[in-house]
Parts: sequence; C-alpha cells; structure tokens
Amino acid sequence: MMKNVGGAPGAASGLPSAASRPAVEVRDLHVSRSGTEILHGLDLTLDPGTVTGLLGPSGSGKTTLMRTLVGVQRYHGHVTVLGCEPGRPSVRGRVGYMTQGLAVYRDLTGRQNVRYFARLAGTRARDVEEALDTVGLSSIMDRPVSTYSGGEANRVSLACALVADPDLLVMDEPTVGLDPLTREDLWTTFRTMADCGTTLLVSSHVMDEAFRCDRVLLMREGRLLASTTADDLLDTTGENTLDAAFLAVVTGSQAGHPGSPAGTSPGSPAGRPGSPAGTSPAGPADHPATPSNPTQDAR
Ligand SMILES: Nc1ncnc2c1ncn2[C@@H]1O[C@H](COP(=O)(O)OP(=O)(O)OP(=O)(O)O)[C@@H](O)[C@H]1O
Repeated sequence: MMKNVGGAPGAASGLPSAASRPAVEVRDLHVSRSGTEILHGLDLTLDPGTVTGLLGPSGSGKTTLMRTLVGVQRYHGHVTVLGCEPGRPSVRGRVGYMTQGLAVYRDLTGRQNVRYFARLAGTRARDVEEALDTVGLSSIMDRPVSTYSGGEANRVSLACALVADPDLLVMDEPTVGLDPLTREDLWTTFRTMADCGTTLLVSSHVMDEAFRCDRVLLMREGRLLASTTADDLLDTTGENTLDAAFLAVVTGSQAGHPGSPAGTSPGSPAGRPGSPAGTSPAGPADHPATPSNPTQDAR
C-alpha cells in the first residue's frame, strides 16, 4: 500500500495528487559554507517511491545537498521536501537522515538506541526488533554500542533511521563497512520501502550500487553533471563498467554526453521497478530560505 507522501489530497482540490507530486524539488540551489560557495545552482527532483543514488568524488557536495534536504543547512534557491520547506516542523518527523558519522549513543545497547528513536517517532514507528533484524544486528543488540565494530555501529545508525519509517529517507553512505550479505539485505529493504511509497536518496562510492537505483545523480565540484540511470550511463559513455563510465563523466572524457539533468532517456535499470525521476527546469532564486530546524548548522 502506498503511503501518503504529500500533504493535502490532490484529487478533490484539483492539485497534483500526493503520489504524482515530486517528493523533493530543488531549483537553482546555492549553498555557501564558511564564505565559499559549495553548491552552484542545482536542479533536481525526486519522485515519490523511488531510490536515487547520489554519486560523486569526495568533496563534490553530496553531504551538503543532503544536509539541505533534511533542513540543517542554510541555502538560497527553491527547495521543497514532501511539499514543505526543509526543516519545517510539519515535515521534520517525516524525513530520516543517516549521517556519515556515528549518531547514536555509545553507552547504550543497539536495542536501546533503536527503541529510543522509535519513541521519538511516536505512533509512526516500525517494530524495533524488525529494524534491528533488517540491519543484521539481532545477535549483538544487547551489547553497548561502544563494543561494536565500526560497521556494526553504522548499522545501529541505520536501524535508528529505519525504525522511524520516514517518507523521505536520506542516507550518507549507508552501506560502508557492510559485508556483502547484509548489503544485499539492505538493498532489498530499500526497494521494499520504495515500493511502499518511501523516497530514498542514497549516497555511495560503490558504483555497482547504481544498478540498484531507479535514478542516479552524478555530482562534481558542486554541480550536477547528470541525472541518469546506470544502464544509460554505460550506453552513453560506451564503457563496460560503471567505474569507467563514472570516470569518463567526471573527467569529461566521454565521447557522448550521458545526458543533461533534463535530457536523459527514460529507461530503468534492468529488471527494477520504479519510474525514473526527471529534473525540473531552473527557477528563480529570489528568496533565501532559513530552515527552522533548531539543530541547523548554517556554516
Ligand atoms: N563547514 C565547512 N566550511 C567550509 N567548507 C566546507 C565545510 N563543510 C564542507 N566544506 C567543503 O564543501 C565541499 C563539499 O563537501 P561535502 O561534504 O558536501 O562533499 P561530499 O561529496 O559529501 O564528500 P565525501 O564523499 O568525501 O563525503 C568540500 O570541498 C568540503 O571541503
């Protein structure tokens, strides 16, 4: 069953329905940190119920984009998340964010951490044991996180994000440090969540994970180079591997162009459900937005 991922129902009002409205819409997004512009005018949309991979070299701005979407980064431009300005109280509880750094309590056990985040999520929370099981932590969930390996501790962070059952789940390299089996299980979980209406944005340095995504956003130096699919990326670059295709795009050495954000072909990765998300035309950047999230860091 699809979640209601939007605000007011659209059919009766004549507005686009929640399911057809983008879960995320970004136009002409600029972000500066410490006086230096980091993002230089991004345009993108994420369709509801899709998995989008965010790929780019270290320092290309992936985390900065994610921070913007979850409402902890000051920005200029037009950004809506689930129909609202990022960080607004009405949308905060519906957006999950798994950061790169460990964001759990090390003196608590895995189970206690997940239970705590489930309580914060209130009635919308998923089952705690199920969330722990999903990330493969059931056997060690009663040990303090301080005794976990790095990969195990990361999985607690992920379970804390999953247990809140968000409508938009933003994850910064969630599969780092995971063994192939757990990684496989997680991607299955991501797909199931998307099929149930959750919109997922996943950054990764593992290029093959692009095949798991409905759409892939390629970034370099604060710009969006392409909004495409893994298959289209191979086709348009003529490369055999995604690593090579990605390299061709980021170094600008490919023969063809993999597709501008607004101009990629509408294919999906082979055998995978989900409609590719298109991109939006640029709009005016006339009003700086100030996220209302009290945890915002506008550096
Ligand atoms: N507080 C800050 N002040 C100044 N520059 C910053 C700040 N935070 C990040 N940056 C710079 O912004 C750029 C983008 O950083 P960001 O963390 O978004 O990249 P990323 O693509 O997520 O990198 P990685 O893959 O290594 O995590 C980098 O050049 C980084 O040095």
